Amino acid sequence: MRRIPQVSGWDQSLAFLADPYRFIARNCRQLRSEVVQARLLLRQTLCFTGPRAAELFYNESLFCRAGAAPEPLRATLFGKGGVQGLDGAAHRRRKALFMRVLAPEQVAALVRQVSHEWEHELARWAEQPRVPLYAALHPMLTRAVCHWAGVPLAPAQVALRTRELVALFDQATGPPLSHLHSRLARMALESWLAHLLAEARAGRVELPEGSAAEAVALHRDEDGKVLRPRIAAVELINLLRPTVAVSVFITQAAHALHMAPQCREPLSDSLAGGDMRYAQAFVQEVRRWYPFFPAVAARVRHDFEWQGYHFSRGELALLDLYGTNHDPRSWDDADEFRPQRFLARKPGAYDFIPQGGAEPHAHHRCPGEGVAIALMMLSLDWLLHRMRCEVPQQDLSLDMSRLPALPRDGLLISGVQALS
Ligand code: HEM
Repeated sequence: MRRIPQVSGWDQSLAFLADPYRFIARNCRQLRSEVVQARLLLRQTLCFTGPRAAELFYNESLFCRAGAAPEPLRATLFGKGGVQGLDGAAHRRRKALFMRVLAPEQVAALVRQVSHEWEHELARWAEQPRVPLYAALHPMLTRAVCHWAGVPLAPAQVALRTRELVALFDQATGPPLSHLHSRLARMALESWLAHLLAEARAGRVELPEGSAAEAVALHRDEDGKVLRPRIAAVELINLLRPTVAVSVFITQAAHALHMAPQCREPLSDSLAGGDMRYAQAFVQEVRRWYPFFPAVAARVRHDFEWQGYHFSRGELALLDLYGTNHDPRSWDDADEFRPQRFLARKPGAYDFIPQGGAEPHAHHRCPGEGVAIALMMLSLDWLLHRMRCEVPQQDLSLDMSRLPALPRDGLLISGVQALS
């Protein structure tokens, strides 16, 4: 049996945090293996990269999710008791709720709501000398997704709930004070939504019929029981938080538009002309090229062998999402931003995994890809056809040590003008 190559040094947590997107692929390349062992947060961790490793990782007879995500992420980004930590039949049952709530017609309704918000916000942006696009998207996405989900949100609450939702994905892995803020934000959001769902079940609050909030309130797990209010709140947040996080992809798409001006014309023609193939390809390339989630975590379900290596039950494993999306075995000139690559090929289930791999109904792959893609398309249409703006002098480099990685100045735009 071969020994799994070990990254040198006593603990690699600092090296991982300094370069979270490239850590796994770089070490796998140096050690010439699709899997290496690293000591992260004082735990030996298997680090997998590439399409073959992704296929292995999504084999649920070999890997499970229960207890895989580190506590600091469960207390912030994910929440405890949600779909991310379930396995087998319990997972599929809970996942069906998300697949139902995120069916194409529901996504279309969310897109309409976000479009309405773009219209509303542009008038305000036009009055400001400079608008930080990333931050400016947050309140509009919060308002849109709460309205869409059937979660009542008074105007006076928008700023607070926006800050809390953003803290879950933008501050979870930051320095201690930011992390603490993220923990407190989760507690506040869960209390708010658990109360709302409990009141709705008691008949004291009416949730809109057919809304996501109603679906979560009424959902029954395999045992036939509705979810405990706190867990129901976790699942409702699993719809609100990532929709606000699409601000990351929208900002990255706007960044790409600026950095790759040769894409402007074909993109504009595609969005205007009804042949959406180039626009689709552009959005896919943004999702492939830009860093968002570095990795996902699982645990070895029982002992097995792969490529001459032995894996033991309980070991913690990470699958490299960013590195797999940039793996030269799957992608020519992987580090070049080239939307045309997606005109010539369909993304596979294991080589293109910005939101996870395999299949969303049966596996942990993200159920929100349709939302992310549709909101990126909508926003590109607004940026190209329904408004005018400039990109003033600023630091446009991506901060690769930040999670999620963004242009350092948050992508400032100026001279915003709505086009009628
Ligand atoms: C903003 C862009 C998004 C990114 C980069 C993203 C990324 C991911 C990733 C990497 C996973 C984990 C896959 C795995 O564990 O194998 C995931 C899971 C999930 N995502 Fe997303 N996602 C995004 C948007 C969304 C949206 C818009 C929604 C819902 C409205 C959503 C809901 C979920 C849920 C509920 C899960 C857990 C699925 C499960 O465990 O079965 N995500 N996402």
